[in-house]
Amino acid sequence: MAVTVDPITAARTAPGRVPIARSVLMCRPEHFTVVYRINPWMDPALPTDTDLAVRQWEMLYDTYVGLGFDVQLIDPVDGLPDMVYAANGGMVVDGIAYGASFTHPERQPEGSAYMEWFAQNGFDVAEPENVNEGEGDFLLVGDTILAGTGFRSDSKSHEEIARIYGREVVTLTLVNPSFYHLDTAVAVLDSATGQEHIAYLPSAFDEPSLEILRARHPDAIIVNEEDAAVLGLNSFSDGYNVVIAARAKDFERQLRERGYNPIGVDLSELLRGGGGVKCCTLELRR
Ligand SMILES: CN(C)C(=N)NCCC[C@H](N)C(=O)O
Repeated sequence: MAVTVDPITAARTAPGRVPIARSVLMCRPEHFTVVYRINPWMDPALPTDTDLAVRQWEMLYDTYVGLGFDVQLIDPVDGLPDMVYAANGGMVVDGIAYGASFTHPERQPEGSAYMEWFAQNGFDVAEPENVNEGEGDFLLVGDTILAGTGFRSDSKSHEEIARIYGREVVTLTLVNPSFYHLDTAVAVLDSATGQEHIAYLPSAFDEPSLEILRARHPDAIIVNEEDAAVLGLNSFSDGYNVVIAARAKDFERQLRERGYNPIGVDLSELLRGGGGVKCCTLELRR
């Protein structure tokens, strides 16, 4: 069932919060299953329900279409069950797609599959020299890229994206293996320059990184452990509508208080691979 929200009407109801329709890349989880364990959420001993994963993913797809997003699709590849987590396939800013180079051998073939798609769809592809997992660890906030390290992306990739995009890159170190990508611990709510607004989970970071977050984002929403534990921060915002895990109730309340329109979706089956809303969503910035 599609969720239909008229973005123009919605914006009128929330002064200051302006939705900007996004262009995103997604990958239908036709081959989703959990057959290896590369993060604490995954347990190959438990059976997965691929049809349920597809149905839940379709709710997310329909939600984006209802919000007026341009949703592009990459063909899923048999044998690459994590390909549904499109956010890890690269980072795309200014029409330049910086390819992913995955940490774990199980996911490495995804890098070239995504780079081929970028090249075939009119993006300039920057082949990566360093290990990185795309938007899983890189988040554009205003003109700055927040970049995660500690579990997956090598900090050398942070220098690489600074050169490629000519933007400030701020390194943040993750310390909790359950929050192994930056997009499990930080949500970008408003990425417009001058309006930057984020939410984050303090315990996911080392102390120097926390100081950076506090100094740069004093007005951030602080998300509690309970909501983070359902990957509530792994959300996608157009500046007004914020698509989040339906179970992240306190985050939902805080978003409403701050003038956003939270939209809950249930991706419980995909959570068993260690991913949520944002993981399934790669933003294409032309
Ligand atoms: C929010 N997260 C974590 C992501 N951006 N991606 C999910 C990747 C899941 C995959 N099984 C893995 O462990 O790589």
